[in-house]
Amino acid sequence: MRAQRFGATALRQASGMLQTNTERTASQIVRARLSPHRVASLSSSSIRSLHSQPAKRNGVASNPQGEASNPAMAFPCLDALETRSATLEARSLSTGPEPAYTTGATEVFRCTKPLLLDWGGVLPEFDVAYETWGKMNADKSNVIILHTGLSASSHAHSTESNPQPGWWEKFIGPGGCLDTDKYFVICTNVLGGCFGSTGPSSIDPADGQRYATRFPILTLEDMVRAQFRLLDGLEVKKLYASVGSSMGGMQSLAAGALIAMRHTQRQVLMMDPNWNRGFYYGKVPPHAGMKLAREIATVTYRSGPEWEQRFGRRRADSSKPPALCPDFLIETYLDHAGEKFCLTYDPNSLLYVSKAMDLFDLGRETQSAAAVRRAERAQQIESGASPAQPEASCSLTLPDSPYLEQPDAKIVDTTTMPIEVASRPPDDLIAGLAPLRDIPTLVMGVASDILFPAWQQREVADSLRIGGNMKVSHVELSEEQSMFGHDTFLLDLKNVGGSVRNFLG
Ligand SMILES: CC(=O)SCCNC(=O)CCNC(=O)[C@H](O)C(C)(C)COP(=O)(O)OP(=O)(O)OC[C@H]1O[C@@H](n2cnc3c(N)ncnc32)[C@H](O)[C@@H]1OP(=O)(O)O
Repeated sequence: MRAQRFGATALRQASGMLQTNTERTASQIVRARLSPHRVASLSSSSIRSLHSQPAKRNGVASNPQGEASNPAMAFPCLDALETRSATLEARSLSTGPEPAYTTGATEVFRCTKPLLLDWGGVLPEFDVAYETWGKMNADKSNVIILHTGLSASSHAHSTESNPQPGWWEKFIGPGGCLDTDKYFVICTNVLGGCFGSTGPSSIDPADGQRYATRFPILTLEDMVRAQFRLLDGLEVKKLYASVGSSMGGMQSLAAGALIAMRHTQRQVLMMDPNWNRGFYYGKVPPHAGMKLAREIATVTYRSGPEWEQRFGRRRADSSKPPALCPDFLIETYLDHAGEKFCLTYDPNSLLYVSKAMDLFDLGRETQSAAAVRRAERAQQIESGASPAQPEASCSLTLPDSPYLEQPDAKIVDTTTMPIEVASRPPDDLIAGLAPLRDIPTLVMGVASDILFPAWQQREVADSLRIGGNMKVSHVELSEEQSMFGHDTFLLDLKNVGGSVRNFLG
């Protein structure tokens, strides 16, 4: 299964710049609480009713007072969730809606020209929140667009109006890896996000209500198209470079198993009753589902070797008896990661953006099919005919008999082929990446990354080269160089930042 195609990448055009024509995809709850005593007496009374003569069972004398054999456990982790639900409910009843998902002041570009999305949806108008660093030169030839990971805002670096450190604080600045003495760096909050750009928590101008899950399915190309509208608005015709890691790289192949990891995060979130099919605005948001989703995600962001070294099998407090709530240091770490995140990002944005990542495929077939759908929809709208709406709900219903494995018919048995033929990337990917033939490209992979594995970055570099790109730089960081897994792009200033700086020149 192919979904993402790039991990950490930076694209630069040698003599010219990347075209930014908008029509061109750049390549790219308060519940009554049961006290422990109440739980104990409930279970012991049920035992009594089953054994009306409770003198001795299995050689163990039963307690005439009806006490359980062992005390009930305490669940501070569940108490904390219930307390948060109660606080949120009280707040939503008094002061209004869910947490404000904002990371501070940004510029906002408003586009009033409708945006047709790859899967048939339409946004009649939309906002793109963005921040910039450095100065645009007179001929607007020094512009670098920086793409974010899934849950990041446009705040990659501190600004005068928002002095909080950004997510790439150390990588951007005068003389830095993205050198603001030379370049004008723009970072946007993605379409579908919740930090100022239009997303599920935004108001649908058609009826004045929040989109919630009436927000259309998105693709990464839709996000890029929205960014290009911003560039049009700034009259930037060409980019000096496009830089991004992780989802921002939009350039990684996802193995089926990793799509499954994002699926699990979405399902955990959607199973939280507070999610309410997406219509939770003004009510208690699905914070428990968000917390669990982030814990699953965190497992994919780092690496086993790093956690072995940092936490091993050590418990948070070995003087206390083991508990079912977070107990091992790795458990308290994951719990903390979920806790920190659960109210800072809009749950619906997580669903849409995560799905867009799974849908991402730079293979030619997928790109062509999207182009055909978009052209048909544009034609419908232009002709004034009432456009056929994309299916309002998921058309995929559970079949009478279970889905069966459907091996990819295009996958051929490579066991008898010479290695160089067997390891050749799929032709569809080579063709899909061919438009980057003349664009110098840096592809970076990290051996400890289980989310966007290093072999996929090798495949991208190989595809580019086979497609005729003579200026492909491929850097792979070994486990000795980085144990930070996927988050290497956030943490490794020397290797990641250094490679980007060298590449940009
Ligand atoms: C898929 C995509 O497209 S992009 C995905 C990109 N990745 C992310 O979004 C990951 C987000 N992670 C972050 O933002 C991290 O904070 C990073 C990567 C910036 C920094 O990582 P690090 O410096 O290694 O911090 P680390 O992950 O250890 O977390 C430190 C926090 O954990 C806490 N902590 C550390 N160990 C434990 C433990 N055993 N138990 C409980 N808490 C712990 C620390 O006290 C600290 O708390 P604080 O953040 O409230 O101050």
